[in-house]
Amino acid sequence: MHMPLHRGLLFAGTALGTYAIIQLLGSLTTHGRWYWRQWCSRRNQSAGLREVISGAGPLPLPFLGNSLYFTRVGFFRALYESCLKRQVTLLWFASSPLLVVSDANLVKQVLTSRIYEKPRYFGYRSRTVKAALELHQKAELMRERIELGSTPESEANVEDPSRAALLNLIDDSINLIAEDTERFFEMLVAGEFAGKDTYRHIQQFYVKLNCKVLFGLCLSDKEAARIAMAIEKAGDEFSKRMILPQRGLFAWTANVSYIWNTSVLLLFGQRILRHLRSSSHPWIHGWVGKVGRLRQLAKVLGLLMAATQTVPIAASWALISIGSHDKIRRKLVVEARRLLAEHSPEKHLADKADFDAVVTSETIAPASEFSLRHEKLKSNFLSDLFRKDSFIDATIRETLRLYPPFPIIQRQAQCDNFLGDVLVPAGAIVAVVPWLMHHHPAYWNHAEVFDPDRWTSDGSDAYRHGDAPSDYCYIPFGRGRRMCAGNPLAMIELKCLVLFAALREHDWCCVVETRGNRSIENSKIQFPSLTMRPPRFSLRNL
Ligand code: HEM
Repeated sequence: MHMPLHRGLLFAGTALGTYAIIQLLGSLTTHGRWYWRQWCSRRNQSAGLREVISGAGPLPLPFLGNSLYFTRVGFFRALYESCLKRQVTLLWFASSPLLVVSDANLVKQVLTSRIYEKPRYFGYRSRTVKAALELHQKAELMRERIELGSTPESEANVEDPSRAALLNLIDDSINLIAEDTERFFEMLVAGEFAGKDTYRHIQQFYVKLNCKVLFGLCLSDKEAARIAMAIEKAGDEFSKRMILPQRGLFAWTANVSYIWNTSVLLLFGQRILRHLRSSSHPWIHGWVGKVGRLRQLAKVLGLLMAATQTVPIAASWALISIGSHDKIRRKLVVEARRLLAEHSPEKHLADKADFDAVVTSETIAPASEFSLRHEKLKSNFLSDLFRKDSFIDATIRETLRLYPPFPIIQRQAQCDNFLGDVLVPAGAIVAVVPWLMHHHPAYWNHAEVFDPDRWTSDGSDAYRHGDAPSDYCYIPFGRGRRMCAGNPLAMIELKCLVLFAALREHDWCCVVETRGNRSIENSKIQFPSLTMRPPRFSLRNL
């Protein structure tokens, strides 16, 4: 039986219209219920709803929420304009409410209190770890319902053996990281990637390095390029869908590429698991835990993405920042040479009389003179790189402050709770945005200026939170129990890169190829995209 065309169209139109009306009504109900609960639960009864909770930008639309506003204005700009005036701001990603917290004390509450847990879709714990945590967690939750307290981070972190497993890995891998980074930087300054997108090559390098370090898996250049591309494309699309979930309804080609890239990653995850079964890389088994195959896959892929979506971004911004600030670059050179000279097995470099000449010499050829391939030099020197008070460390901290690669830290309320005057109903998603906290003019002196010295000034806490008043103003790795597990690994990878950039100082310059050749030295606020991808840049041989 054939249905006439006009009947078919009518049928499709009615179905689509009904769907749209249902969505709209559902969305209106969600909005209405949310505001009604806020209104009923006002702590400060004299305050109107607008004072208690205000949203970002124009009034959110049913079904679309603030998504169009974010897409038009840009996510970080929209946040910057809305959130700095309030402690908690309500955003609507389509019909899903999201509370953004921009006050340091409330950030602490969210990241350390057990009332706020990572949403389920953001990773899970291996069963053994989870069982141990749950018991403790229930007791804590009961206590916190009565009195809002916070769990000291140090206590919280030690209870998780999967984290310890990852930390142990670094000791074993530091030489490998240093050697590979040195070789890669030599290729960078030799102009091997001239005219190409440098960021892409940096990303490929870290995919290769981290697969070796984390899983003991050696990839060819071609494979690394394929995986790096899939990670970047899937990550980009994920960010876009986070802001505008309806994208899937109209961006057909993006859907196809999203499915394709996710499949590439899933297949690669399977390959990692197969490799792990036959390897005796003990730490990774501790990290993954005794879980089903699907969860193993999620865990190794999560680890790969966590490492390779963040370090290349930070590394690229570090090179761009160092390349654009001559004074900082000179200071780094002095520091790097001093460190090496102190550890050098060559008599004349360690000799005090020659020391200043070595440190300040313009003519010295650092690469040949100071290569870390000197075995004796390597071990002592690298352990010194871990030091937290060095200028190299400060430069990386400052880079991560201005350009934090991880855009949104999410938590879910486990029971009704208040953040300041705002009710957070059980199940609501609360977001902490590192970029926002790092650019908050109330917390930082000249927040937009790239100034590593803010981390080295006197005061025991300067290396932890620079010139900001609290640890919770500086959160590139998050804080609390679910803080980034790879923090020390990321720092050592970045330190090695900055070290070689400083030692090869005479060989390279950085050219940022953005529209109009915008200078990165500009201390005016810049609003990056949600992915924090750096502008197109290249290193040139001098
Ligand atoms: C500059 C580089 C990096 C940055 C800025 C960064 C940042 C972050 C942030 C903000 C989180 C979320 C924390 C939270 O929800 O409270 C996180 C989680 C995580 N990161 Fe990193 N990360 C970096 C590098 C790495 C590396 C190299 C690894 C791999 C070893 C890694 C592994 C992880 C893991 C496994 C988690 C999940 C931890 C958990 O759920 O408990 N990260 N990272």
